[in-house]
Amino acid sequence: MLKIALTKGRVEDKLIPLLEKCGIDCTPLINKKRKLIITLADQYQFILVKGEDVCTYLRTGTADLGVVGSDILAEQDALEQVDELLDLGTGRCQFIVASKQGFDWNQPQRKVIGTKYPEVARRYFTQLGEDVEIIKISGSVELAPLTGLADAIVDLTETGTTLRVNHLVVHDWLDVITSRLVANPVALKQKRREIFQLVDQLNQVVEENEYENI
Ligand SMILES: Nc1ncnc2c1ncn2[C@@H]1O[C@H](COP(=O)(O)OP(=O)(O)OP(=O)(O)O)[C@@H](O)[C@H]1O
Ligand SMILES: O=P(O)(O)OC[C@H]1O[C@H](OP(=O)(O)OP(=O)(O)O)[C@H](O)[C@@H]1O
Repeated sequence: MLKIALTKGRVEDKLIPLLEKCGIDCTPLINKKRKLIITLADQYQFILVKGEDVCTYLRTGTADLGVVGSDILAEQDALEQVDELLDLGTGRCQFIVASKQGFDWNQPQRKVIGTKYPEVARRYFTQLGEDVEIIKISGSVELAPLTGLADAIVDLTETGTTLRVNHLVVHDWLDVITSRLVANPVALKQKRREIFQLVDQLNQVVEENEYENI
């Protein structure tokens, strides 16, 4: 049995059609209600976790595989500890730096940045040689410049709706984010055959999806 730490929510929702295309019946996952451990095809045990916890499950050997956004991998600098096996191409969005329209980015004062991703923000401003104050926020990040909590934000955008309706403008576009299949390196050695059977199936579906999107 392969144990897979799956990010619940958006990442999970986008994985289901891929698994179905691999011929894996996802009905128990779709109808799970509040159940947090779901077995599919007598072969895969999905452990439903928050994205921030996926690498903890892998690092401790509690799970063999994980499905997580590359935003979380970037924030946790996690590729030192887990092996990335496949870019699933799903859950596509992008890191942005945004502020209120008219914000003066050349102002001399130390800027305050609100974000769910303090490490990503720190790396970005360090690269620019700019010393900023970073305030960690758990959600509704767009509120920070609107309420005066921060001058600008580092966050994700997908459709652009949240930025638009809150009258924020993009100052810079950073990495594109997609969901990734990652592995615990020990499991990769011990369960190589089972893991690569799933990787090969998913890879074929991902390639078909890419071909359809051309
Ligand atoms: N528009 C988007 N906004 C945020 N994350 C997105 C978006 N599109 C795809 N994603 C991916 O989905 C993941 C977040 O999923 P989701 O929003 O369901 O969980 P969450 O942010 O932890 O939300 P909550 O805290 O409300 O449960 C991100 O890590 C990212 O990889
Ligand atoms: O460009 P859009 O399609 O509007 O998507 C972007 C929004 O979605 C995410 O928030 P989420 O819905 O996860 O809520 P949160 O504020 O609780 O993190 C993200 O932090 C943005 O606020």
